[in-house]
Amino acid sequence: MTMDLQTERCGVDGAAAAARRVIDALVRAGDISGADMAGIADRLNAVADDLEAQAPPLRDRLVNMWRGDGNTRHDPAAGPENPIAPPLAYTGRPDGSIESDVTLGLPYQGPPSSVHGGVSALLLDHTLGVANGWAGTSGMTAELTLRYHHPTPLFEPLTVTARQVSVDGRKIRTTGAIAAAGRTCVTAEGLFIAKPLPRPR
Ligand SMILES: CCCCCCCCCC(=O)SCCNC(=O)CCNC(=O)[C@H](O)C(C)(C)COP(=O)(O)OP(=O)(O)OC[C@H]1O[C@@H](n2cnc3c(N)ncnc32)[C@H](O)[C@@H]1OP(=O)(O)O
Repeated sequence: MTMDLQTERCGVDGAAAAARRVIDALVRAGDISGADMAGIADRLNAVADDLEAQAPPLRDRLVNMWRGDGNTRHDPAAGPENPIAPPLAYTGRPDGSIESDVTLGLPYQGPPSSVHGGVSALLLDHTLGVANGWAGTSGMTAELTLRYHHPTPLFEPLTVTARQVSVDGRKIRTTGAIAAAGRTCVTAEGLFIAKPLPRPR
């Protein structure tokens, strides 16, 4: 079953997707392209000026970001509204786990042609959190233990998975992994404590 975070190719989702393209293209071009970077900076600053002039009060946007009780759309891992997010789109599997297929490009690079370890940690922390929501008991990350088994490749399809393993009082234990072509690159074990911060209303 597909989870309720599908990207809309309109509104802020469409603009965020365009910003993602810009980020990727900038990192790709660097200073060895023929692009007029000063002119590009002027055009991008003009876009930012327009957005900043029309932004709602911060509190209104925070309430809007946290509307409802389900998954968020603004977070930096799966949020289609957030250009920093790849973004991940999740599917629930019959065994109770969730998974997402994603291919990461140059903005997420750590070692050569490989995903930055901190990016893997971000994607796994969030995916474990979503797995908790999927299972029905959520919490705050108290501990996240990662093991990096093999470099995680850029430019190739990755599968990010997670499942809740146990709930013992307020302690929630959840595991996850990132795999490429069937090979496990990163595994994660998380301890979450059921004490979510209240959503702005
Ligand atoms: C559906 C939406 C999906 C969204 C997914 C989003 C996923 C994103 C997840 C995150 O990134 S959350 C942000 C990163 N995490 C934090 O900022 C958490 C910061 N820490 C805290 O807020 C508190 O320390 C915490 C809520 C984790 C615990 O505070 P409490 O005051 O509730 O804990 P308390 O001291 O009462 O301890 C409760 C139990 O948990 C244990 N515990 C608490 N913190 C621990 C810790 N860090 N490591 C191990 N055990 C810990 C503690 O020992 C105790 O065990 P016992 O009951 O057996 O005595």
